[in-house]
Amino acid sequence: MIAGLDHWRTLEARQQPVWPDSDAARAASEELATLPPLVFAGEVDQLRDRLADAATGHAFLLQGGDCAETFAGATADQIRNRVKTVLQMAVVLTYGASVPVIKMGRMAGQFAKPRSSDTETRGEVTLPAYRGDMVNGYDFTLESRTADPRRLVRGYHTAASTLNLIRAFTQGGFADLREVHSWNRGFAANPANQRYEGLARDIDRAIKFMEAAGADFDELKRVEFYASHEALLMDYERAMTRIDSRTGTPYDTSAHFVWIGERTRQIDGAHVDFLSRVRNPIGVKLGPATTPDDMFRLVDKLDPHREPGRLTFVTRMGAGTIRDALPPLLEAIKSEEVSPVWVTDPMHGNGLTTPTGYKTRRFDDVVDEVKGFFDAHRDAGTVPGGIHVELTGDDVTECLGGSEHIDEATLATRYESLCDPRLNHMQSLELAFLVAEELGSHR
Ligand SMILES: O=C[C@H](O)[C@H](O)COP(=O)(O)O
Ligand SMILES: C=C(OP(=O)(O)O)C(=O)O
Ligand SMILES: [Mn+2]
Repeated sequence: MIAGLDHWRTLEARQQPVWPDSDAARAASEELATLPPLVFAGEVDQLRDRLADAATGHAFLLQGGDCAETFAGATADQIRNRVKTVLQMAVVLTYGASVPVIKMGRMAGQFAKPRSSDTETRGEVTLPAYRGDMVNGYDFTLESRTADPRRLVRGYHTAASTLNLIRAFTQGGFADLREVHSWNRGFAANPANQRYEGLARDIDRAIKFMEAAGADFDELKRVEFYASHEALLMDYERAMTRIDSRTGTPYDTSAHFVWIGERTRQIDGAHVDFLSRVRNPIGVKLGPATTPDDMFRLVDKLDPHREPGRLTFVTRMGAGTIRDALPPLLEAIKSEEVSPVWVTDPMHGNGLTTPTGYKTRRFDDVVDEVKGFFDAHRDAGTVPGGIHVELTGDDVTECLGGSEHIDEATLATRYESLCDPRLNHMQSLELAFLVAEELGSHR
């Protein structure tokens, strides 16, 4: 046992499944602890350096993927479409920001969900809530909704095969800049996206200029792509934590970057304690009720040495709230010797449920929160360091609006998410073009 790494066991860990068979849960954790790490500590260090650049405005983070990945959704097509969407967005953002874009998936481990309620009721029947494929099944039967720790091991293997394909796509030629740009040209050529044609043309010209100037496009066929998820299930994250042979320090090798959710960021809770002890760059979600005092306590606990790139704050305030809730945090932090990466999650403060029962979000609210985020940073003189979105590369109908004008009646046609509504491929690209415009005007 490694000193301190198990201290969380004495603290309250919220949002954990109740495993009916504790022996089976222990066996699953023990098995996980024998399996190879999913990421290498050297890659994690590299990401920390990249995030240090995002904190000072010399890079910009794009973090995106499903709310809840599923085992069934870990297919070649779906993984490719998500990677493709992130790559396409990244090219547009790179142009807008004129700095490198750090590409990160909510992928290869985003299998566990915190829930508002422990149970779900349909008609006369009440069952445990769905908590993600690494905990239980979505089917509404007692058998499926009962937490099964063997799912932890299946989650590991699904993460491994997802990451394997991500590495193949991003290292094997699929990420070629000219190819990715040609996909974006297709997007902008759609009459619905006429508004973005000008920016697409500017990028086109920039690439032609690079070509003429002799840029080595072979060098631009490979991109760094990082994996991230919410570190929610203590049984998984603890078992995946290993001592790095180079430095003798612990790394959570389940992903390059892990974050603590809004519901589990209690300063004296298990998640904050455990993640304070691993070397990975760590995110914390901050909702609209966060006070400067909450924020400073998190900084002191998670980043006591004020290490560049160590800490990312992901604000998820809501479009109607961000302009009031974010400025006091930014003003307070300015006076301190600490510069976290500030990232906007414009999704989780903007949920609504339609009369027909669909969880959805309005594209316009998402855009408005992003604008409020940039405005707040501009006013405070702090650095907007990135964007965190729930998205898919597929043509789903889960969020309202966008250039395809998805309305409430359309939601039912392809609503596939098992948890929160995601931007579809077109909405994601549209958001990237809008954020690129903001970045262009911010810098
Ligand atoms: O992804 C986020 C949370 O799990 C989700 O918003 C909670 O949703 P619920 O209120 O349906 O439990
Ligand atoms: C649960 C999530 O977010 P939050 O913790 O901000 O509610 C999420 O990112 O899916
Ligand atoms: Mn979510």
